[in-house]
Amino acid sequence: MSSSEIPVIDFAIYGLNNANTSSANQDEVKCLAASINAALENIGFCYLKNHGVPETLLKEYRETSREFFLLPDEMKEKYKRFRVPEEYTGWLGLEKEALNPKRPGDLREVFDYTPYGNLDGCPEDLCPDFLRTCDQFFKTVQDLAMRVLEVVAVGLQLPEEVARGVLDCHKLVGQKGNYTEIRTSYYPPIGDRALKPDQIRLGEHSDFGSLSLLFQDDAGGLEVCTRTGDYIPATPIPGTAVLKVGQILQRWTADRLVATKHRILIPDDRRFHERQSVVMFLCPDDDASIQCLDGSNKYPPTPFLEHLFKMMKELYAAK
Ligand SMILES: O=C(O)CCC(=O)C(=O)O
Ligand SMILES: [Fe+2]
Repeated sequence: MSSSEIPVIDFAIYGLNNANTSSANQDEVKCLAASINAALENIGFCYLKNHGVPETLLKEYRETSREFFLLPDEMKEKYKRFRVPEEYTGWLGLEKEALNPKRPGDLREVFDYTPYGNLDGCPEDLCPDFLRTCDQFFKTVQDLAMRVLEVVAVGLQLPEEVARGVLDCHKLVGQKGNYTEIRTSYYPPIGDRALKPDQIRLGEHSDFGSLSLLFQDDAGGLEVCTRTGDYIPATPIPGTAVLKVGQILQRWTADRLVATKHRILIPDDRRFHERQSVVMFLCPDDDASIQCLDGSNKYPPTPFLEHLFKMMKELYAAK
């Protein structure tokens, strides 16, 4: 399998440039849903083009984030996130997470944001536009993520009330009681840095929530695990978002959709290049009970927050 097998799907009929999705042709929506879900069943990833998130907003979010990341660590310490689920907004420095706990810490810095987070955790004094940009990006991508979830629900061909139930589990996105966040990541140039054994930019993992929408820059390096266990590149394609299945959607669908592992290695040829990405992790409400939609009970019903706490405990155990 090669990266050309991660399909590029045209989302225009349900994208943000269509103000009224209820007027979309239902046959076209079903066709779109079938192609998205085929990709999500096969490899758990696809690219969406014509998603409608303005390029200017993406650029602004990357640039204001970069300004922050390039400040000295002593200044960023003030905005540190404490790595517990109750602390929603803030910065984590290099090697503070190991998404594959068997490896040393990941070589990236991140800044997490939710609209209701502890706002003192936002570096307004250092980068005045940061908060406004985060907020705008959150709201814009929240709209897109909910549209994507609607289409995925169509593709699952669920009875109407079951599909409605899945969407209704996301009523509190952007408010307390829902963990959905945006995360901006900065992978500094590796240069001549002495690496620890097995250290990479981002360890193998799958995302914890319902689904993720990722916007890469053009640096490359993201790799996705196929069903045969080989990693293939998810090469950046300008103007697209990468849609990924999260662990919750995998549990809900009793493994029909796969939360695929992904990672970022140390680049061989571009050691002096930095890399940036921005992502929304769409999550169900904290108290939503996640039970298999097919009634199979393949995974026992679990409140989302319980699942998240378990994953976070593992993530930070070694740090
Ligand atoms: O930086 C990337 O492209 C991937 C980020 C990612 O997978 C994550 O933060 O979970
Ligand atoms: Fe990820």
